[in-house]
Amino acid sequence: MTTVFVVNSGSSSIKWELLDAESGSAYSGGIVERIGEPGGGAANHDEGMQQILAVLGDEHPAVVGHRVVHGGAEFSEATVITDEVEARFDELSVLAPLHNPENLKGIRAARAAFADVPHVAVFDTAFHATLGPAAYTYALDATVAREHGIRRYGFHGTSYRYVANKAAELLGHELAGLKLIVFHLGNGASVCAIDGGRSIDTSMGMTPLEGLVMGTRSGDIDPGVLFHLGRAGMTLPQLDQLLNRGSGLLGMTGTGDMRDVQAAADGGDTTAQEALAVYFHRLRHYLGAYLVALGGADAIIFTAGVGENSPTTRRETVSGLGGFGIELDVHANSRSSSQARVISRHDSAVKILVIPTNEELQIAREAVDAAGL
Ligand SMILES: Nc1ncnc2c1ncn2[C@@H]1O[C@H](COP(=O)(O)OP(=O)(O)O)[C@@H](O)[C@H]1O
Ligand SMILES: CC(=O)OP(=O)(O)O
Ligand SMILES: [Mg+2]
Repeated sequence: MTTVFVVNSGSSSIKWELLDAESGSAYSGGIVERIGEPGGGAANHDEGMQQILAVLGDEHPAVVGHRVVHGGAEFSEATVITDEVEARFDELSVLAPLHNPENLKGIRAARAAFADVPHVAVFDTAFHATLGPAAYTYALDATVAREHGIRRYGFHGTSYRYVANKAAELLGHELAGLKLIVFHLGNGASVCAIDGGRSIDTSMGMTPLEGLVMGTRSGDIDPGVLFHLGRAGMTLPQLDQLLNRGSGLLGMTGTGDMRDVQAAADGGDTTAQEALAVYFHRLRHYLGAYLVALGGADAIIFTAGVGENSPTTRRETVSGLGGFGIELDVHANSRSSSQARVISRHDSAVKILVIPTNEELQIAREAVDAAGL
């Protein structure tokens, strides 16, 4: 038994779990929310971490695993955190301003609290280290791109690694022989084409802003829009705020929560209906692209908050694709469950799966391995 303390320190919350890396069973866990807000769970990340430590009491983990969103080109696998490594994260914050600075606060507080055990960083970007140059290169001036480290990285890799292995189990095949398209649809959302366990393309890019429509992020837009708004007087911080926090479902409808948008659409709200149409259109765009990138798929997989719980989203993504061997079982799709399951018809050439992700367990396993325990 190896007890691991997993910390996912985000912009306004710290999610944590204490679990056994071998069995996967969680002993305890929780979330300190709305950090820094009036009436929130804590004044700052340090205070939040102190609260969590108080809940942990006498528990003493063998290793601490930290989610770090951006590992840049340098970190392609889980890494034991030293002072030097921590200093490098500071520099990477520029690449993921929404995520990395908060990850780092969690690391600092936890390293101070558990000074005598190894701390391991597990990166969202690491799974995509297998992307080839054609997939990761932006067609920019090569000198500018090199000088500023501009390329695509991809995110949600910890979730993709976990889900891909689960899919292989569920399908009863070796991962090495499978072509998978995985939709990770949470607040942040992306999709990944996985060939034999290797990421060959993914919708997020240099930052977690590219690709799908998200809760508050626009995903793909014509970069010319930014020049247009800049000429109209918007500043860089305003544009950043607009695309990262004020767009997506929130920007189009006033709420970034898929449950609320669906409820409004079901109630006849045309703004919500149109926003969902945009969201689904983008999902289908990437489904088509990745079917071709892989040369066909063995399975299409849905995971994270929306992917696991929204039958409408799954149906809208794959409907009308019988000609591609993609046949949803509408009854299986509608049934709610927290289990990994098949939701395609028996005669569907391409299997459709729902697999609840477990980033905490994946982080715990990788932390144990990297620490050599
Ligand atoms: N039953 C449901 N139907 C539709 N959407 C849901 C349902 N349950 C959760 N969601 C959506 O899942 C999203 C949050 O996903 P989650 O993976 O928890 O996000 P994150 O970890 O990125 O914060 C929210 O948009 C939420 O509305
Ligand atoms: C990378 C990313 O978008 O993460 P999250 O979904 O947690 O915002
Ligand atoms: Mg998530």
